[in-house]
Amino acid sequence: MSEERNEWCFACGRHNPIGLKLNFREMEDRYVSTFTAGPEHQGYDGIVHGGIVSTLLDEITARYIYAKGYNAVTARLEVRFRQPTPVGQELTVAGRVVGQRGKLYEMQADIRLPDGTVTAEGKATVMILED
Ligand SMILES: CCCCCCCC(=O)SCCNC(=O)CCNC(=O)[C@H](O)C(C)(C)COP(=O)(O)OP(=O)(O)OC[C@H]1O[C@@H](n2cnc3c(N)ncnc32)[C@H](O)[C@@H]1OP(=O)(O)O
Repeated sequence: MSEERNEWCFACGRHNPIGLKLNFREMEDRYVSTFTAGPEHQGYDGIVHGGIVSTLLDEITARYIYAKGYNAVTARLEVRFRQPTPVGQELTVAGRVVGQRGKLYEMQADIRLPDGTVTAEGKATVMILED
């Protein structure tokens, strides 16, 4: 997975003109990003499409392991859509490792509104690929 080609990642790539262009920071044991969705990301009026919500949760978990220096892919992702995620508000997306067995990392993630309300939660299994 070349670094240059990864710059086309829909969620984080710098070269992808229609991508989300997420930035990340590590805060203690959590990997964090912020994102404000626009109308181009919605499904129902004013509500972020569930696929974009899932993308945010997918990215924050798998990319955390990638950022640690591994080639990692999402092997499983379960999303709990707790309430509609609104367009036009800054969303904080955070992921953390909750377990590890060999090449498999168990991860949890959530999306929060500025007031701390959780709109969606994810449970992911991320697998490290051999070089
Ligand atoms: C900078 C860019 C950052 C981008 C981040 C993007 C994140 C993503 O979205 S990645 C894209 C989405 N994900 C994918 O495309 C992955 C597609 N799937 C695959 O490639 C494979 O199924 C893969 C690699 C996950 C597993 O391959 P597989 O051949 O099953 O693995 P394998 O080595 O045989 O299995 C190892 C063990 O893990 C277990 N395992 C495999 N998948 C899972 C799973 N989902 N949950 C639990 N255990 C699993 C297997 O059962 C096996 O255990 P055992 O030895 O007991 O049988």
